[in-house]
This record gives sequence, C-alpha cells and structure tokens, in this order.
Amino acid sequence: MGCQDVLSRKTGVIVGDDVLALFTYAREHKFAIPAINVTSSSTVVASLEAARDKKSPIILQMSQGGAAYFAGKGVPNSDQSASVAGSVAGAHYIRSIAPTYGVPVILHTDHCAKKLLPWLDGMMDADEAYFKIHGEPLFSSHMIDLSEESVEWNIETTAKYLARGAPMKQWLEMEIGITGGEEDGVNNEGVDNASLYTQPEDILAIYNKLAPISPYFSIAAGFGNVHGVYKPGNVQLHPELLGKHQAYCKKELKSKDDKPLFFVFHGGSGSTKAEYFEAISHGVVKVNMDTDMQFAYCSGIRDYMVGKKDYLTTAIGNPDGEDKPNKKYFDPRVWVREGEKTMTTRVKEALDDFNCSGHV
Ligand SMILES: O=C(CO)COP(=O)(O)O
Ligand SMILES: O=C[C@H](O)COP(=O)(O)O
Ligand SMILES: [Zn+2]
Ligand SMILES: [Zn+2]
Repeated sequence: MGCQDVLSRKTGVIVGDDVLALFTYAREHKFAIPAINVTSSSTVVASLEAARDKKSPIILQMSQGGAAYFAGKGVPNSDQSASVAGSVAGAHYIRSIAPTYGVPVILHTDHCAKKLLPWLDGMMDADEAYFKIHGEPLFSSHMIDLSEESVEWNIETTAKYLARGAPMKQWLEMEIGITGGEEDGVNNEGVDNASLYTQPEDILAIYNKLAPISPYFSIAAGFGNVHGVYKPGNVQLHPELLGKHQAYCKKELKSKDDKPLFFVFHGGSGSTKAEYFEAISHGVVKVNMDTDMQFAYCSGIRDYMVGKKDYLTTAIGNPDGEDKPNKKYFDPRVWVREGEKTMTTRVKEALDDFNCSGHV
C-alpha cells in the first residue's frame, strides 16, 4: 500500500481532500514531503525527476521572488503584479507537466508577509476564477506569514484567508514564531532568540481559531529554524518543542489523536538527519528546502563551466582543433542540464532523509 491508495487523483497536482489525505498519510507513516523552491521550468523538472525516480510525492513551491522570476526580472513588480503573473504562469506550467512524471504533486506558494498580501490576494483571485471553471483552486495551497506582526493580528488575518480558501478546500500554511536568517529580503539575522521559539499557548489559540473554519491548515511553528546554511553550531534547533505542542493541544482539546496538528519545518537546508527525524516524529509533514538546492543546481553548472572552459570561450575553436565548432558545448540544454542533474541528486537525498521515498 502506498500514498496513492488514499488519493482520488493519483498523479499530477492534487488539491482539497487529497492534500489533507496525503498529509494525514505522511503523519501516520512518519515521513515528510520535501517542499522545493522552484524558480523556472528547469528547477521544476529537476525536482519532478527526483520524485519520479524515488517513487515519492513532492511539493513544489514558489516564493514571491521566485514567482517574479518566473514572470521575468525585467517586469516591474512594485504592486506585486509580476509575482502574481509569474506564480500563475508557473502554476499552469506545473499543472500541465506534473502528470508526465507519474507522482502526486502539491502546488504551493511560500512565505507571504503583510507587505506582500497583494500577491496572495492576486493568486486567490486566480484560484477563484479557476474554481469557477474547474471546481478546484489553481494552487493546492498557499502560505501566509504574519509572524512578524502581533500574534492576535496574525491569527485574525490568517483566519480570514483560511475562510476565503475554505469553499475551494484550499490548504493554508501559517507561520508563528520567526524564522531567522533571510526571506524575501526581510533580514531576521538579528532577532532575539525567544521569538524563534513558538509558545504552546499560541499554537492552541491558532488551532481554536482555525479548526472551526476548515481542516485544511498547517503551522510553521518556530523551533529555532533559520533560512540558509551556516557553520555547524550556529543554529540551535529544538524539534522536541513540536512534541510539546502536540501533547499540550491533545490535552487541552481532549483529543484522542496523539498528533492533532500538522507542522511545517522551515529552513530545512543544512540540518541533520537526526533533526529531520525528530521533527517528523512530532508531526512535521513538510520540510522546506531551498538553499541546499540552489547550491546543488549551481554546482553542476559551475563544474561544467570550469571543466569545459576551453570549449566555451569562443564559438569556434577548442583544444581539439582551431576550426572545431563549440555549439554542442554552449547549448543551454547541455549546461543547464548539468545543474538539473546535481539538483535532482540533492532532491533525491532529501526524499530519502525525510523517509519520503517509496511511498508511491
Ligand atoms: O524555509 C525555506 C523556504 O520557505 C527554505 O529554507 P532553506 O533555504 O534554509 O532550505
Ligand atoms: O523563504 C525562504 C525561501 O528560501 C525563499 O527565498 P527567496 O525569497 O530568496 O526566493
Ligand atoms: Zn517568516
Ligand atoms: Zn521558510
């Protein structure tokens, strides 16, 4: 038995009750699905290839900056219109190509801070328009990240967006407690330590507000997470806090479920297998991976460029002869493919690390 047994749509982008069923299955079977930040068709196919080869579900997510990149860096974005257009274009591309790879895919968008809410509004306009025609939202899920605002305003506003997505059975990931490092140009490198760790009372307040609206939500609760990769010892993760949140909510809610909550692990790059494993044991069903994937993608291209330098300096002429053409070396399908291969290898490693491989 695999995760497809609990899904009504077995391959391609899944939505609604299938997303809930997949996360429930992951929580029960103690694995997490990597959420890979994608910025182009190339990084999409590199990720899908890994999931296909490892017989695994996968989450593809676009950040606000990644979405703008999909639209083209030359498009003005002061009103978020490029991020809206880019994420919608990326979504249609992913929806179209994902079934080719034969695995279930969750189509998600990453952090959306208060100042970026016009981006989320624009995407949800597209979701509602798509829903009118197809009976499902364009995106499986979105993230809202009001973790830098007051807890009250965070929860109130998150609830409004969850209510907007509820008729479409759209998933919403929310953040409480701050992820350190950098995201969307917001630098959290100096925030004080306490705000990196979420309190159990806040988690219960979130559950109590959101659960009556819709079951389709998850919580990115800070347990010391930091975006980026740093020297060992600089980041102190406390995944055991997630276990305390689950136990506290179980008790307060008088739930028979040991793990009533779905958690998301941000800043997955650079963490240890033991940290992933412990977080997963406490109900983490999604681990975000960006920085390690960027490095992997870059390293394949870097090694190609350095190794083939003498074949890339002029269009004609290389160590094999001064009139030899270099077209087959500088064709982007050749060197971009090298980045895809190294990224695919790194995604496969994440699938293994999160015990996600083999569930399809
Ligand atoms: O959390 C992330 C995206 O939201 C990714 O974090 P890393 O870049 O540390 O993998
Ligand atoms: O939030 C963190 C992700 O790594 C996205 O990063 P980005 O805003 O540089 O695309
Ligand atoms: Zn955040
Ligand atoms: Zn993040």
